[in-house]
Amino acid sequence: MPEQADQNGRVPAKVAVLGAGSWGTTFAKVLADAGTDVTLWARRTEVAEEINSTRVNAGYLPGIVLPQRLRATDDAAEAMHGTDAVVLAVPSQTLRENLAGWQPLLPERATLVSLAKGVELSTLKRMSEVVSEVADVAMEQVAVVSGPNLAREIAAEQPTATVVACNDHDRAVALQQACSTPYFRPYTNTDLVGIELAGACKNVIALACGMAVGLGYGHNTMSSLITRGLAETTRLGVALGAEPMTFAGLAGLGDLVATCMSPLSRNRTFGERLGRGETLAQAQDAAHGQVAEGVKSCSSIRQLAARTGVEMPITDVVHRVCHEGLEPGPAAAELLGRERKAE
Ligand SMILES: NC(=O)C1=CN([C@@H]2O[C@H](COP(=O)(O)OP(=O)(O)OC[C@H]3O[C@@H](n4cnc5c(N)ncnc54)[C@H](O)[C@@H]3O)[C@@H](O)[C@H]2O)C=CC1
Ligand SMILES: O=C(CO)COP(=O)(O)O
Repeated sequence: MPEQADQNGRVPAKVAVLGAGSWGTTFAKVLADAGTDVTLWARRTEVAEEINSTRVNAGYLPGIVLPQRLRATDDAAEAMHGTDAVVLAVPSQTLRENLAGWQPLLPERATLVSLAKGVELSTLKRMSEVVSEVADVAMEQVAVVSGPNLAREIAAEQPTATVVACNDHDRAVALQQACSTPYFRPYTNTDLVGIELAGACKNVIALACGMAVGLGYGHNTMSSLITRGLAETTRLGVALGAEPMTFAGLAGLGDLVATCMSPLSRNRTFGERLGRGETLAQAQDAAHGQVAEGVKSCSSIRQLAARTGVEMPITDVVHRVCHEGLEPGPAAAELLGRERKAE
C-alpha cells in the first residue's frame, strides 16, 4: 500500500531512547546532533534530572556535554508520546521484561530499534525476534544498530561508522538519515540475522581476548583469537541463514576488532580480570553494574551452536571459564591442543 510505503520511508523526526546507560545516552546525543528531537528515558529519576539540569550523565559519560535538543525523563509514556521511532537501549537479558512493560505505550507504527548485543538465555532468540514477539509487530518494523561503536569514543565525536539493519530497506534508509552526523556514518543492511549474531558473538570473543591479555599474551594471540573467532561466528551465522559477507563488514570484523583491541570494552576488561585470576564475582563487582553482555551470551550462543550442529570452540571455553570453573590458562592450552585441521 502506498501509504505504508510513505510511512516506512519517512525520516523519524521525534525519537525516544529508552535506557540512559553508556550507549543509550550516546546514541541519543547522536540523534540530537543529527537534528532529531530526542527524549531519553532514564530508570532513575536523579539521572533524568541531572541530564536536564547539567547536560551531563556523569555516571556513564563524565565530561560529555549533551546537546540542548536532548531531553531526559523518568516517565516512559512521556518519552514515547508521538514518536516515530523507539530505541531500546537496555541490556539484552532484560529487554523482554522492559519491553513488556512499555508495550502498551508504543506508538502504533513506530520503528522499534534495538541497540542490544546479545542472545536471550531462556529462548536463544536474537533481540529483533524478542522485540517483534513482545511488541507484537512485524519483523519489518524492527531495526538494529550495530558496529564498532564504543560509546565513549562516539560521545567524544571521534569518526565512526556503523550499520542500520532492517528487513524493510526503506525503514533502514529513514533511520540512517535520522542518525547521520559529521562524526557518525551509518550504512544500511537487510541481513538482520548476520548483523545481530555478529554483535552478540564478538562480546564472547572479546572476553577470550581479555583473558589472553590478563594471562600476559600479546598481539599474535589476540589476532589468532579474533580470526578464529570470526570463523566460528561466521559458521554459526551462515548455518542460521545469514549472509557470509556480513561478517566481513562493520558489524562483523569491524566490531570484533574494536571490542577485542580496546581497553574501553567492558567485555574485554571483564575477560582481562578473569585472566589475571579474579573470580566471576570480583570481575562483576569491578564492572560497577555496567553490562558485559558476553558473560551471559556465551551460554546462549553455545546452546544455539549445539542446536545448530556448529562447532564454536572459543565460545565453548569462554562459557566454561565463566560458568564451570575452567581456568583461563588451561582453557588456552585446550584450544591449542585441539585436533589439527585445515584452515
Ligand atoms: N556501551 C557501548 O559502547 C555499547 C553498548 N552496546 C549494547 O547496548 C546495550 C546497552 O548497553 P549500555 O548502554 O552500554 O549498558 P549500560 O550498562 O551502560 O546501561 C544499561 C541501561 O539500561 C538500564 N536498565 C533498564 N532496565 C534495566 C534492568 N532491568 N537491568 C539493568 N539495566 C536496566 C540501566 O538503568 C542503564 O541505563 C547492551 O546490549 C550493549 O551490548 C552496543 C554498542 C556500544
Ligand atoms: O559493543 C560495543 C562496541 O561496539 C561495546 O562493547 P562492550 O560492551 O564490551 O563495552
